[in-house]
Amino acid sequence: MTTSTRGAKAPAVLVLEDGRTFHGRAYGAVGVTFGEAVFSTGMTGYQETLTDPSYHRQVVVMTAPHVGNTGVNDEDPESQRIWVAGYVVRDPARVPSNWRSRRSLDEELRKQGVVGISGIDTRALTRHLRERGAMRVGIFSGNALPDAGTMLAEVRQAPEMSGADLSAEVATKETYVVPAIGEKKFTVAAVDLGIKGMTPHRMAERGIEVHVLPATATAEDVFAVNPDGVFFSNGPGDPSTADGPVSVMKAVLERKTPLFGICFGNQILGRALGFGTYKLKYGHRGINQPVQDRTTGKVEVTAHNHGFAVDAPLDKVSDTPFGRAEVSHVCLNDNVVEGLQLLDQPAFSVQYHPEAAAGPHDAAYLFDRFVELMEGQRA
Ligand SMILES: NC(=O)CC[C@H](N)C(=O)O
Repeated sequence: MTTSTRGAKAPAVLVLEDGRTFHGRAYGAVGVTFGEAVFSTGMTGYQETLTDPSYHRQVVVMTAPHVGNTGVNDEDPESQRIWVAGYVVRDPARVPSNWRSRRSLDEELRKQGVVGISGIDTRALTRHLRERGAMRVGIFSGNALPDAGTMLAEVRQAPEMSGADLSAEVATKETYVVPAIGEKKFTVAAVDLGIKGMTPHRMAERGIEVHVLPATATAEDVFAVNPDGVFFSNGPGDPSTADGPVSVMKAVLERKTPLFGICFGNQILGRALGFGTYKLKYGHRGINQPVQDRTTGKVEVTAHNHGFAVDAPLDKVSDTPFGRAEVSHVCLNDNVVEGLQLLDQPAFSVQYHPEAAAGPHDAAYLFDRFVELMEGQRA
């Protein structure tokens, strides 16, 4: 029997900070939530999106019109909980169907208290965000909603993403170890700024024992692991606030320990090298973004989730306090810096997600590059 509950759902309203409003139905928990409205162009992988800690304080709009079709399983989450502040879908699946599915997405959102909205024109909303830029948003659902002026005033009081320092809110409080799969070849200290579960797994698959350290780890904590390599993870918030991790990274660069960074880690490497970071108009989110590896000329289709970017020159080698550096990867949609590499020591980073959870595996070679750097250091 199909259990269509759509008709029974409470009314819901999505209010953008510029006053544009969309009316729909509650999806997931009924209540009120605020965050930065961003859109994701991923056609699949909603569980990985919802549980990616980098989405902390963001309300995610799915451009894919049908969401929830494969339900929710216990294998795909990237962390212990859903991190998005709110969820916006056009047409939720009425009947999830997949051999791994344990419950519906609507149920999971309700269980975790995540307020969402469905039945709105997500295409119009996405176009609006693309034209006007990412902005604050509120979702209000229930049978007794505040008046329009009150809702808008509340949205405008919500905190902005610029200037937000969020890593410590999502990262582990205690160090933990992800063992190497098979023979252990290397030890890596991974600074957790909001790490996704697949990242240490991709390293473990390559014989790396990963010590995941809290976001507040000092350089001494990192070196205490006696690492062959150091990794800086993805994470939420504005990289211009990450002074702590930037100084730890400088200490790692000083020692010339092989270094790899993903996403927030790329922005931190950028800052450690003396480049600035800036907020993109509406960011890159999804699993279908074209990136060129300028070191090989190859184009890869990649997974992204970033709202900020590094401001580094594309067409010249830069002199930095740690030697020469260059932009190794660039996004072919908009020429945004997608990777950095040092030419005089073993350090590199990418702005996108080679761990590919969800996403295509085109960029898996970057974990092999990290291994090669660590091998090179030993030789
Ligand atoms: N996934 C990430 O690490 C995102 C980094 C940063 N919070 C940004 O939005 O650009």
